[in-house]
Amino acid sequence: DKSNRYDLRSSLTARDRVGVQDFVLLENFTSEAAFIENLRKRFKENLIYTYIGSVLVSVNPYKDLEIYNKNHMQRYRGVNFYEVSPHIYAVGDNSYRSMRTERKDQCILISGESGAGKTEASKKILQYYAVTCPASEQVQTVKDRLLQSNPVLEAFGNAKTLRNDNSSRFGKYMDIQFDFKGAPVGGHIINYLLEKSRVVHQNHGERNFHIFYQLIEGGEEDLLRGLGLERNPQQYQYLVKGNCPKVSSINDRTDWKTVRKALTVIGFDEDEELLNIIASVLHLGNVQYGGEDGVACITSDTQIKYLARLLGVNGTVLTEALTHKKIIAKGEEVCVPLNLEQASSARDALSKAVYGRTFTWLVNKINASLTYTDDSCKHYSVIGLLDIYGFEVFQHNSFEQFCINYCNEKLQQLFIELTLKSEQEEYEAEGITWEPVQYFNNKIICDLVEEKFKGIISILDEECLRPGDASDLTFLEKLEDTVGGHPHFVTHKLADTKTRKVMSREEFRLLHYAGEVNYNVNGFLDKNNDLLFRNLKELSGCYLSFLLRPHRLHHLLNHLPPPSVSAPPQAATQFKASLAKLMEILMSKEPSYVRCMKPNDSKQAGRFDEVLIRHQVKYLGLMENLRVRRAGFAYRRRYELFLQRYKSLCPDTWANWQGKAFDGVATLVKHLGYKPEEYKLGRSKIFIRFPKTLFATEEGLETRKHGLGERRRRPVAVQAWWRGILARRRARRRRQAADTIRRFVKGFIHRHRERCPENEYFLDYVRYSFLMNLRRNLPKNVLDKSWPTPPAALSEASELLRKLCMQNMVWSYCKKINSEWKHQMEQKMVASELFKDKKDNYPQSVSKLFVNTRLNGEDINPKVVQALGSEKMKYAVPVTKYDRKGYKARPRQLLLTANSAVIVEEAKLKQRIEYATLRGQRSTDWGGCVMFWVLQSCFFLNWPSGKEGTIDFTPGSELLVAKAKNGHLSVVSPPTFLRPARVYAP
Ligand SMILES: Nc1ncnc2c1ncn2[C@@H]1O[C@H](COP(=O)(O)OP(=O)(O)OP(=O)(O)O)[C@@H](O)[C@H]1O
Repeated sequence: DKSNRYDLRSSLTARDRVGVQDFVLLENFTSEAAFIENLRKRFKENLIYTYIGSVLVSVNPYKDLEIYNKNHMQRYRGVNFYEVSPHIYAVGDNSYRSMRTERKDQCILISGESGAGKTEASKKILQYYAVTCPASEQVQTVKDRLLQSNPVLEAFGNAKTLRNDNSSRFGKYMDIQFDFKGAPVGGHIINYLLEKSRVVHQNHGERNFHIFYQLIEGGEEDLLRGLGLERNPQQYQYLVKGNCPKVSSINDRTDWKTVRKALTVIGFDEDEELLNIIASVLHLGNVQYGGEDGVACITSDTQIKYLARLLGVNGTVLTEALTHKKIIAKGEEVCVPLNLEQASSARDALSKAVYGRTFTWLVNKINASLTYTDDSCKHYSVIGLLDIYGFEVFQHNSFEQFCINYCNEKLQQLFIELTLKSEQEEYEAEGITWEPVQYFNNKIICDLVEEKFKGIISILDEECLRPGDASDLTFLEKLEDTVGGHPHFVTHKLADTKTRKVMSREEFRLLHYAGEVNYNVNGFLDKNNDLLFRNLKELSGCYLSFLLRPHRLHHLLNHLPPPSVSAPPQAATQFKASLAKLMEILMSKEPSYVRCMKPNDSKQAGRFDEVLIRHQVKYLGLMENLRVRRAGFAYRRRYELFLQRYKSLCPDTWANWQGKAFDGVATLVKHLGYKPEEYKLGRSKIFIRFPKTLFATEEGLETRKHGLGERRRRPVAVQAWWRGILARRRARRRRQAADTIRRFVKGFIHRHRERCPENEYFLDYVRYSFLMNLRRNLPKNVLDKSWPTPPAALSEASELLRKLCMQNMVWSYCKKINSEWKHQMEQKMVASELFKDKKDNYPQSVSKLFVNTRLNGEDINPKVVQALGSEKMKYAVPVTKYDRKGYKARPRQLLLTANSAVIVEEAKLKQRIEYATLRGQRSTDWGGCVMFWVLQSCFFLNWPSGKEGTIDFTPGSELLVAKAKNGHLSVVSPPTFLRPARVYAP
C-alpha cells in the first residue's frame, strides 16, 4: 500500500497540478472569476475534479476518461484525501473509511443540474465499492444486485431530454448497507417524484421513458405479438409527441437485453405482468375519442380488446370508465358522460397512474431483492447516495420545477444546517475565536413554500380542495393575498415596472437562494390533484389485479385513489412529507458533497461555456461554500478521540496518557510540531485549520501502525504465554517472601532457646550474617584489636575464631621477618634503651625504620631523606664519608627513586644499572665532583666522599638536571618522578 501511495504521489505530474486542486488554496478565494478560471484551466487538461475542502466539484467531460479503471480504484483505496489528485473515488473511499473507523453512517449528496453527471457519479461510487470492498459469495450477489438495479431503474425512470440523453426523471436515495467487516450486504432505495407527465406527453426533441422504446426495438417477435405491439414507435401516440423516437447515442436493442438480464439478476419473476402493463400504457395512449354534442365515445375498440386482455378487465366497464364519470347529485350517484377533453384527460390520468405505481412497485421489488436477510448481522453501517435533480430554471417553469427547486432549497437548508451554521455555533460553544461568516440562510424561502396554513403548498392544497370554481388563476390571487408581502415572492401585479416586463400575468416569481425563477401557474391545480376520475378507481380491482395481491404489493392499495369522501394527500404535500423524511435520514448521517456541473448545453466534449458555468457556480452556492471553508477549520475532533487515535505518535502519550485528555492533546501536538496557526484547542475539541496538517499526522499514524501492527500481530500469543509465566513467577515469589518473614519472626521470638525447629531458620540466618560481617571486618594486623560483636548463640565460636585469626596473623608476621628486619629490631631495642623517655621525638621515631646507610655506618643528615617527601623544598645533601674504622670510604652513590633515597656502593649500583634500561641524560659536571644518570624513574649521583653539596628539587613539566648559579644542583622533575613517598630515615 505504502509503495503504491508513493507511486501515486510521484504520478501526480505537473498536469495534475494545473491550477489548484483545492479551491481553498486559491490566492484570491473571494473572486468568482478566479474560481471559474481555475475550473476552466483544469477542465482543458481533462482534470474534471477539484475540491473545496472536502466538497468535490466535478465538471462533466462528455467523453470517456481513462480514470475509472480498476487500477485507479486500487490507488484510491485507503489513501488520504489530499495525497492524490481529486477524484470521485476519493470521496467514496473517505466516506467508507469514516464509516469503518468512526462507526458513523455516512451519506454522499450529489447535486447539480440535469446532465451535470450526478447519476454517473453515483454509479462510479457504487462500482468503487463493488470492486474494492471485501466480498464473500453472498456479498457478491448483493454487489451484483446493487449494480444491476441501475439499468432497471434507468430503463423505467430515465428518458432522453433536451439536456441529457439519459436523464433521471426521478430523485433517488440509495442506502448501501455494510456489515462489520465492511462488506456490502444489502441496500434500499427510495424514489422521489417521478415525472409521470412524460408518459403522456413529451416536449419536442424529447422521449418517453426508455423502457417503451427498448421493448419495441428489442422485444422478441413472439413477445410483441402477444402484447399486440408493432415494432414501430411511430405507431404509438405516447411515443411520437417529441418526434424523436431514435437517438444516436442510445441503442435500445442492446439496452433491452441489459435490462432483461438485470431483471434476472435481481430475481424478478413477474416480468410478464410488468411488460403487460407497459404495453397497456401504449394501447391506452392509442385510445381515440370521437363523438357528437360534446359527448366522448371511443372510436375503435381494438385497444379496448388488448387492454381488456392484458389487464384482465371487463372491456365494457373499461369503456364506460374512460367515457363517463360518477358524481353525487342530491345524495344519489349519477353517471355523467365526459366531453372529449375530459375523456382524454381521464385516459392520460389513468396511464400516468398505472405507470407511476408500476415504478413504485418495481422499486419495492428491487428493495426486496436487496434486503439483507442474515439475522446474525442486525447492526450494519450505511452509506447513503443521494442523486437528486438539481436546481432547474427554464424559460417556462411549472409545477415540477417548483417541486424540484423546493427540494433544492431543502437540501441547501440541510447543507447550511450541517455545515455553515453548526460550524459557527460549534466554534462559539468551544470558545474559539472565529470571525463569523456572513451567509444567506434560506430558511425564509423554505418557510415561504412549506409553512402550515401560510405557505405556498398549503394555499395550493386549499385551492385544490375548496368547493366552487377554483382555478390556477384563483390560486395565484390567493398567493398574492397571503404571501404578497414576502421579500422572496413577486407576481406581475406586485412587481416593479422593470420586473413586470419579464413576467407574464400567470406567473409568480420566487427569489431562490440560487436565483430568481418565474413559475407559470398553469396546470398547478391539476398536477397537484393528480387524481383519477373517481369512477376509474373502480377499475383498480381488476386492471391492477396482480399488483393488488396482498403478498406482492399490498401497499399499492395505499396509493390508490381513496373513497370519494376523504381526499388523498395532494402531490405537493406528499412530496413535502417525503422530503421531510429524507432530511431526517440525511441529518442522522455524516455528509459528503459532490457538486456536479455541465460545461455546455450541447453535450460536447471540451467546450467550456463560462456563462453556463457561472450560473451553476452561483446556484450551487460554491463561492459561499469556499468562503466558509477558508474562514474555518477543516477538521475537529473531541480530545479523547483525537488522543486515542494519534497517541502512538508521541512517546509521552503512548501507550496511555494518565492526565487530562486536553493536556495529552497539547503534549501530542507539541511533539508533532503543529504550528500555532495550524490549530486551536477548544473546550472539548481540537480544531485543525488545514487538511494537510491532519493528513500529515494521518500519514505518520499509518507508518506507525504498520510497524506496530506487524509487531503486535505476531507476538500476541507469545505475550499471553509470557504474561502467564510472569504472573505465576510473581505469585511464587510472594508466597516465598511471606513464608520467610513468618519464619524469621518466629525465630526471633525463640532466639534465646536451644536450637529447635522454631528458631533454626533465624539462627542460621544470624550465623550466616555474622560470618559474612566478620569476613568483611577481620583485623588488619597483629596490633589491630577490633572484632565484630557476635550474637549470643555464637559467642564461644567467635572467641575461638578470634584466637585462630590472631595466631594466623602472628605466624605470617613472623614469617616475613628476615635477618635485616631482625637486625633492625635489635637496633630498635638498643635505641629504646638509649632514647626512650629521654628524647622528645623518640615516640615518633619508633615506627620509622633505620635506613641501610645508617646500618652501614654512613652519616647522612636525617633532614635529607625526610625532606625528600616534599618536592617544593630545598634539600641539602651533605655526604661526608668515613667508614667506621676511619678509612676513607669506598665511593658511594646517592640513589633517589620514587620511594627511597639510599646510598649504595658504586659496585652495587653498576649492577643495578645493568638491569635497568638507560634512557635519559647523563651528566658529569657538577663542580667537577658529581656524576649522575637520569633513568626513567630514578637518578644516580656519583658522589665523591667528603664532599658537600645542595640539591634543589623543583616540580616542573620536564626532567631537567643542571648546575644552578648558586652552585647547587637543580633538579626540575615531573610530579610523578622522583617523588619519594616512603623513605628510610637514617
Ligand atoms: N464522469 C463522466 N465521464 C464521462 N462522461 C460523463 C461523466 N459524467 C457524465 N457523463 C456524460 O454525461 C451524461 C449525463 O450524465 P448524468 O446522466 O449522470 O447526468 P445527471 O446529472 O444525472 O442528469 P439528470 O439529472 O438529467 O439525470 C452521461 O450520460 C454521460 O454521457
